[in-house]
Amino acid sequence: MTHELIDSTSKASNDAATDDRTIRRSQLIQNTAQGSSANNAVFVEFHGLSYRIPEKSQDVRPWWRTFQTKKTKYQSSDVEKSELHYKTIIENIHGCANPSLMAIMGQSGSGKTTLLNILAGRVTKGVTGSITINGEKPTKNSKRFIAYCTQDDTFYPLLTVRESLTYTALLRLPRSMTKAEKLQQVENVIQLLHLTKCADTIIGSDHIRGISGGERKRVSIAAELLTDPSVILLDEPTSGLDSSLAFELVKILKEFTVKRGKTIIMVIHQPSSQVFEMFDKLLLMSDGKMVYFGDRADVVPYFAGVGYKCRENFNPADHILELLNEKESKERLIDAYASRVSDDPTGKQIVHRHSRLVENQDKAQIFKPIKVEHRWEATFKQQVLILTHRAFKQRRPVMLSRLHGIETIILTTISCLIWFRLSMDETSINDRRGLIFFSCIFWSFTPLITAVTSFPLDRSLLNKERQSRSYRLSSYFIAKQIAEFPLVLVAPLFYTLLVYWIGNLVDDFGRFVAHMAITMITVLTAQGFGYFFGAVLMDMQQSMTASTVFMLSTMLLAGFYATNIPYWIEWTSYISFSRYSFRLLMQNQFLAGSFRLECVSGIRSELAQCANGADFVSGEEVLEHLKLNDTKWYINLISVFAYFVGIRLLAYFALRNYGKKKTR
Ligand SMILES: Nc1ncnc2c1ncn2[C@@H]1O[C@H](COP(=O)(O)OP(=O)(O)OP(=O)(O)O)[C@@H](O)[C@H]1O
Repeated sequence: MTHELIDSTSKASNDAATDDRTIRRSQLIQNTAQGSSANNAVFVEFHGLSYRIPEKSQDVRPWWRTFQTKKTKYQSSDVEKSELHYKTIIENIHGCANPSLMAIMGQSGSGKTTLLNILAGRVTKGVTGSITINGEKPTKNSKRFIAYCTQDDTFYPLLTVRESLTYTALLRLPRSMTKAEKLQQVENVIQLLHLTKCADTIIGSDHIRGISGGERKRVSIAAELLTDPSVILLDEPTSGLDSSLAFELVKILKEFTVKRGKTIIMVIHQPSSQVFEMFDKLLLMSDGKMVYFGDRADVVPYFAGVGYKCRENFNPADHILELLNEKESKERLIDAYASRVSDDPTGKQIVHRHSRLVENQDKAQIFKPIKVEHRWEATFKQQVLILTHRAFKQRRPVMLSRLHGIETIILTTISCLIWFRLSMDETSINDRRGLIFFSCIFWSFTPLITAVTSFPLDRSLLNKERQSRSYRLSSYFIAKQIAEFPLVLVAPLFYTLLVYWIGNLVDDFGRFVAHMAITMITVLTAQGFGYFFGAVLMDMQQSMTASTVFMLSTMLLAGFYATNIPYWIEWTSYISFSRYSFRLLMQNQFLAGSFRLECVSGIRSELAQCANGADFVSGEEVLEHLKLNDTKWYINLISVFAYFVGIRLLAYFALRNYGKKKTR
């Protein structure tokens, strides 16, 4: 009796809690501000979609034979054709999604993600067939109201959940909304997706501990829901979530379709029967082919018609997947669907039948083309400010890490000790040259290596945000420069400030400022080269290797290690930016008005003035002797500036070119 009482009391309180949650969820969904540029219902139709990729030739040959192959290819186009093989990833896929919840299911490797990538416009090359959005071909602007949550979404790992969502909101929510409204929208989605607990935790990555995998998944969905898109594509949104969270998430999505008229297409693996019941439409695939498209409610009778009746009280989703994982049943189901649409192989008619079967909808409204008011929601200035703030937050802990600080302190200490108060006589020439060369090269290496990782690390995020037209590439590029400028200069400023005075370089404040300025421009030029290699190769390992080879060659050609470079290779030294910086720094020291070094008696001097018995040697003679006065100082200065500006422009165009290739 007591047990029954306790049971019924706890059931009542559970029910009350569930009701509260449901009401709260509904309120939050209603409160989610209108952020989309497209507020009318969106219909996505696709038919006859196929995707094939060229396969590598079976002919395995050493790499040098590829040159031979190219030659023969040009000789005969038949040979070329016969060598190309194609692999079909998906074939004649069709379906349509209206403001409702559509699920795409199939066994692993059946082509679900590929289909979603094509619908999101991420894959275009090798795709045939038709996709329309409200009856029109998708344009670049369509991406603004289509959100896509991929399986492995990327974020800046050092930002917290709230920070990350706030930047997205500020960049992507409409201009008409105030900042306070945008921040409120962030809080709404945080609550809606149960992220309150981890809102102030960093997102993390494979190497940095952050939020859990399930929370990460929800953050990626939150980032998309935040902008109130009209179409939401999700690749396995429930993976990594426990069954109750998965149910809750699909319920939220379903409510978005009902209350906010969103069109949701999601790939899902093994949904529970409760989740399965929430789908409106279902697209089943196997080995890249159609198995079923239609209403979810009709799938069980359809399978029974083919001879695969679902057992009573058995989850239909499990029943379907069991059949798709078995060779015989899978082939039978593919054949059955092919014969069902034998007079309509691309699925055009079936798609039209389904998409126009919408009740209570004004058809003129339905197929209304979608217009966007502004090309970008944030203005250029806002984009630069937001992105600078974000890049600074993300890069500061990396570029000003404790390890980096220790490295700078150790190197500054060693440099101060070995070049402590250099004498003002001819014996200090090599040490002075060494100090200047080391400063020039060391402060080129570090920023180069730091900058080289900058774009490759941002690659996935940049692709994703550019695909959703969050900002201009130029805003991103400028913001990156502004954010990283001060970060990269902190350590060399500290080093130069101490080593210059402790090393007893020319005691003149103007010369000191010039020395500092040239070193800083060299640092920034090296950083520019890092950006350039990163943008051209967009691969961490390749760009690291390329920049190391480049920097070592630059160092060899700068005029420190070799002064008698063979004439036929000498021209290469003009490519080395360190050549100009090194010469300019040396000229700044040795051509200072009153600069001279005492000749030391009793040593065999190589300097003519000292060898001829003079008391002092002029800085100019030292430079002539070291062969570092072969270019006028102002030519060196112009070259240093030209490199500084030129390499950044090249880096920008390389990034642009990469962006174009990605969207092609
Ligand atoms: N660019 C590509 N190059 C080679 N093979 C590819 C390419 N894209 C897709 N594939 C192959 O096509 C098939 C379908 O891949 P896809 O990722 O779409 O499957 P999926 O159904 O989403 O699988 P999963 O459920 O495991 O994520 C796989 O066998 C995959 O290896």
